[in-house]
Amino acid sequence: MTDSTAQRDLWPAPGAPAAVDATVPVPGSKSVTNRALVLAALSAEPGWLRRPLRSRDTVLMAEALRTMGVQIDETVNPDGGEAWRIIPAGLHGPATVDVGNAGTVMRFLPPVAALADGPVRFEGDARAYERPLHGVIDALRGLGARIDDEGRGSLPLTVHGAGSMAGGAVEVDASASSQFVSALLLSAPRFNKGLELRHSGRTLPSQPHIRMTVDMLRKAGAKVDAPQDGGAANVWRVATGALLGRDLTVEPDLSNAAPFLAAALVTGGRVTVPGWPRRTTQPGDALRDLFTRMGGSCELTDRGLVLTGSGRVHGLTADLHEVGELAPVIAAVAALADGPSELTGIAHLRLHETDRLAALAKELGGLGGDVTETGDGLRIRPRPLHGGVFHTYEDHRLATAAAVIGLVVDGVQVENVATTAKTLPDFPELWTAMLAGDPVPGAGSGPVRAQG
Ligand SMILES: O=C(O)C1=C[C@@H](OP(=O)(O)O)[C@@H](O)[C@H](O)C1
Ligand SMILES: C=C(OP(=O)(O)O)C(=O)O
Repeated sequence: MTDSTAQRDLWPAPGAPAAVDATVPVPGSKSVTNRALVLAALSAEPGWLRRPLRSRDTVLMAEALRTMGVQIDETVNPDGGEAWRIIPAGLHGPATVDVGNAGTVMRFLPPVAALADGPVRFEGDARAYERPLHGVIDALRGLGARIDDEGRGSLPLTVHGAGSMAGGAVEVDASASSQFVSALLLSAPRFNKGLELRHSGRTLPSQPHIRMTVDMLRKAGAKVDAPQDGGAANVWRVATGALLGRDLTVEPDLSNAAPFLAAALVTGGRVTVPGWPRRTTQPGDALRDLFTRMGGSCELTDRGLVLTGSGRVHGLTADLHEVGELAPVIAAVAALADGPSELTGIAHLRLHETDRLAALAKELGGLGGDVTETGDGLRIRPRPLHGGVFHTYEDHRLATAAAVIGLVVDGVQVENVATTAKTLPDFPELWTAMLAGDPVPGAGSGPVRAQG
């Protein structure tokens, strides 16, 4: 958590005038969009990406691939929504990539850059220089890449692409981030000897995201052996081979559905999220179980997922190791519950956009909450909350968590709500429309441009 006391851009979080009753089309998944862009860029033929998420993280990914020579044309689906045509080409350096503070960009692209025919420089936000990258750097070196990081083990750095990568067997400790594993797997079909990757750390967070990587690789034609199919624990094997161009429609971002579903829960209302997939690797699907345990009821219908609040919100004892992304909104709901909560398995959240455990304890505490950090999570004892400024530390999920509190606590002011643009552009508009009960259009449109 960096100091963020500036009182800039205070957004008065709107209170819910009544129980929320709305249908909220949630924009596309960040994790699916950015994997699909990487796989399409590495493919042997052009592909389509329909209803991609257009947000800071995905625009940065698209821009980065363009700077390395990939063509990404933006068109519109006949039925509305965007369709991006990705036309792969030889990957070129010199190039400079701005990763912003996107974990997916800073981790998924160094292996891609190792395949380019010249140096690729990686820069980003100040926080990006603090987030762990050593697993990717060390593993790439072990696989034959030359990387100049001036001994930091983090950004900024230059990958001196040699036009190809040897590949082979390598070990990585991915206990700090599952994205180390995903990053190496995504580019592995293009390595001359493929990849045998062994995770050597004690824990491995966010495993649904690794399953998403494996699933998407296979759908692009890659041959992958993975622990999820009963293979050896912590070992993934990817064969070398050409990737196919796909025509992929992106699912709604189920993690970003969390604040909207939480609105139904804490106001005793009802929210429908259209297009909720019946089968998915997204960790956000766990919300159905978690929010049911917290007092809601969920129904997966042809119209989407319907969450109905009961008017009561219960505390939750849960290990969120697999679904850490959901923790900020769950912590906010827990602060409004009728009993205590204990959230465990999320020590790695200290390395996310900000130190999320410290930030949640401090900011919920600042509104009168009783939230303490434990070794690997948060202990939350609900008590009456009051208004105040909720600092967000340039963390989109802190901002959406604060909005949930603001529904039922007067006078909550969210600092820099614009930070939600990292993965959820137009969040304030979607939120206001939900409160008005208006169905609102999905993701915005316009040209792909990196935002500041
Ligand atoms: O691969 C991905 O798309 C992600 C993996 C997770 O990262 P960590 O394993 O670092 O938690 C998650 O928190 C992040 O938002 C997205
Ligand atoms: C941890 C997150 O993002 P990133 O992809 O930057 O790691 C997140 O979105 O919660």
